[in-house]
Amino acid sequence: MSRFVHPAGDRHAEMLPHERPPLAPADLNRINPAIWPRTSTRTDGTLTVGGVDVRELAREHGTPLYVLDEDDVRSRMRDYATAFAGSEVHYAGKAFLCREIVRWLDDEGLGLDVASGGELAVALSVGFPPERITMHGNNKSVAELTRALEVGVGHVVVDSYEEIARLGHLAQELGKRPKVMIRVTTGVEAHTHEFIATAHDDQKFGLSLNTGAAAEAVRRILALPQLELVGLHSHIGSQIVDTAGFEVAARRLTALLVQIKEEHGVVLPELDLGGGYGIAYVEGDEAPDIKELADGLREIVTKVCTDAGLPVPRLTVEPGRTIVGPGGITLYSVGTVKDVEGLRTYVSIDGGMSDNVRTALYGAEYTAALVSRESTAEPMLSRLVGKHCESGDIIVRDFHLPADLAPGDLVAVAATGAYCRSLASNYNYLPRPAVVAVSGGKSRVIVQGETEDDLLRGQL
Ligand SMILES: Cc1ncc(COP(=O)(O)O)c(C=O)c1O
Ligand SMILES: N[C@@H](CCCC[NH3+])C(=O)O
Repeated sequence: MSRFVHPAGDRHAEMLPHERPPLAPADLNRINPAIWPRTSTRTDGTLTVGGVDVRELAREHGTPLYVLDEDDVRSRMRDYATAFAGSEVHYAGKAFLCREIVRWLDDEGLGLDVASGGELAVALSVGFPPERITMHGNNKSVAELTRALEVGVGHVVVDSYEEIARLGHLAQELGKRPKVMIRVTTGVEAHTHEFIATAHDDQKFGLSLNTGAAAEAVRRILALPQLELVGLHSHIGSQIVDTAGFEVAARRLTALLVQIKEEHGVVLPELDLGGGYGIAYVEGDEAPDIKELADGLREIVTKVCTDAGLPVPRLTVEPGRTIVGPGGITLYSVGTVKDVEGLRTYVSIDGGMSDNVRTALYGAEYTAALVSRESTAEPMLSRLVGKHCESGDIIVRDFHLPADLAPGDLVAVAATGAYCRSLASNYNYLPRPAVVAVSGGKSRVIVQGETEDDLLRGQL
């Protein structure tokens, strides 16, 4: 039987649900501020986010509904800007990107990472300054690179020898000299789910430090005068809570900077240390402290460079999940409640793996609660499932809801701001839900929900 794996290490993996500590009805009403959006409050069992009662949100916008606490997200952007003052913070748009998020980034003075031409188009469509954009991807097309060069993105992070040649060719053709970084595979073992670990050699991203591919990439880029090699990049994976891996990667990347100076006499002025910092999804999860992380990384890079007589490079970090994840919740309406005698109760909601595939994909864990009324009923062991034709269509695998849960009740899943809407699909022709931003007692749609017309568009 496969083991249920949580990206952050599943502390309940070996524990059967009935072996876990007993819960009281009051436990089900608790809103842990480390997991729910910063402005969440709970009165008489009803959840309010950004000053808006979730029942009102469901009435006005329907369910399923992604709700984003604007103050939470903006405050996290500011926390990063403060912690990494003097460095660059580039939000990783893959976590969740839409025009409104780009406006918030611009307001808060952050940069942006894009991983495709589509993400680039979203940013450019609202006039985000291209020089604050970094272009990523392990297989950027000629069209994507051409657009990036034409608009003048700040950096292109190259990921393969082919890409170096392709970019060199295009830069020459277009008469451009892009700033380039090399994505270095540092060999760090990231403690996270296999699918989102990216620093070991046997995966598709980057050029390996161990095999010498990174050093060869340096030689190839330096041989092309139309490319300006400005730095090195590392991203070791995602949802990582143990900060040791980031520090090892920073040390190895900085050592390569020193080696490049020794071999080529070239001092690269920039280091991009990627993102990947974890957030709390369930009780007991611990998220790294951003300020401590920033101080630790700066200290390592400064020490290695100073010891080697190198100027300290400008640092960039690329957080995604930690900026938008905790401020998002998904609201669902309960449709059916099915008790499977002696096992558990299956609570089916009106969305599922099409709006949150993370449980099916990574065995992710979530916190969820009844949020539309007070209940003093006993906790019942539940599994929150979607409406798709897959038995793996699970949102929350094992948790407790009050035993009087009934169709029409609203259930919210916490910490869904990252990698839920951005990974959403139309499986079974379900329309993707709207995203509403809430702040100061008001809600506004920032991404429209899809309609049946949207689903039929493009069908011949
Ligand atoms: C290159 C790069 N930078 C940044 C990120 C952002 O990661 P996270 O959302 O885990 O902070 C990712 C995704 O893991 C990535 O691939
Ligand atoms: N999609 C992953 C994160 C991938 C990060 C992309 N580099 C998740 O939901 O955890």
